[in-house]
Amino acid sequence: MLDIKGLRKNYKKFTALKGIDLHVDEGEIFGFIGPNGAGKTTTMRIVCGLLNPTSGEVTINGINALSHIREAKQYIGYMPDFFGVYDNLKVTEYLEFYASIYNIRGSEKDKMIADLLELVNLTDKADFFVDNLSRGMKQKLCVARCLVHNPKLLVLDEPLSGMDPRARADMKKVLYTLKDMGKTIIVSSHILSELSEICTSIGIINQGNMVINGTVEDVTNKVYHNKTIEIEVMKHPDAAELILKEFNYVEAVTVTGNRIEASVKGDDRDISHLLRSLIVKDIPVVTLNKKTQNLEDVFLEVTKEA
Ligand SMILES: Nc1ncnc2c1ncn2[C@@H]1O[C@H](COP(=O)(O)OP(=O)(O)OP(=O)(O)O)[C@@H](O)[C@H]1O
Repeated sequence: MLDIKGLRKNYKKFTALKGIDLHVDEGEIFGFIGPNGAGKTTTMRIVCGLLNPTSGEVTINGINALSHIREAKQYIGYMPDFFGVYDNLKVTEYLEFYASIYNIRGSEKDKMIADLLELVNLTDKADFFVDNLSRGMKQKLCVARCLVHNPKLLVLDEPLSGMDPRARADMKKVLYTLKDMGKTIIVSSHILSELSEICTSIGIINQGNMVINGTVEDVTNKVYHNKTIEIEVMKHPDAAELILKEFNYVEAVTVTGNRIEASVKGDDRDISHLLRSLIVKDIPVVTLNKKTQNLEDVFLEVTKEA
């Protein structure tokens, strides 16, 4: 659905993007993550045809989005990272305004607005003034507005920012529904944990470089080549340590009371082999856990200053 190759952007002498490559398949929720100033908004604005790159290629649904901006734009719904001021405009009027831009009128427009408000759970706010909505509601309304022309690709800049946990959960539900409807979604954040559970893949950008991308599992594995396992035994932790150290893919073992932590450079089959070896040698194993690497740690690792 989206292909970006060698994307560069200079703002005068400052290089904000240093050659970004990115591929997002149809139906994905791609989490675009990076610290403040990393280049997320710049990339998103270029993808949406709102900013010209210095060089590089952007292809959307097979269309060269830089030379055919108007054509590409029909496939894109863009939510910026700010919400304007809408004096004396009601929720329905706000969506009617965007519908009129796309020449959607009459009963088709009325049905579309009713459907969109239902989708983002704002039906009961249809007659509210936009400026009186909460921040979370405004952000959901903004997502509804992006959907007016039924785009295939949604580019959402920080849609979860500043929301309380309830509003965030609501927004995540909306994103899941959109995925189920077959939309491809690119969603940015500087808070990895906000996105990790809803994204099918993620990319981490830092100082204008795409540092790493892939599925959450791929990214974790790329950063942490070793897996950490935690084993609890009823007794004989020292014997267990000696057994584990016999394996050349066990790189470090630490024992604290009856708990053993081992760093393993192997796959799940190797871990299962370790467990079997302990049991065969009569070590009373109570539990064995593969420690899940915290994605926040991955983020800090790949964005730390060189
Ligand atoms: N119009 C501009 N002129 C000069 N520099 C700019 C301009 N827009 C952005 N920049 C710089 O480009 C870099 C990337 O900015 P960008 O807004 O793309 O980052 P971001 O990852 O979206 O950050 P944030 O999470 O804070 O929104 C920053 O250093 C920013 O100061």
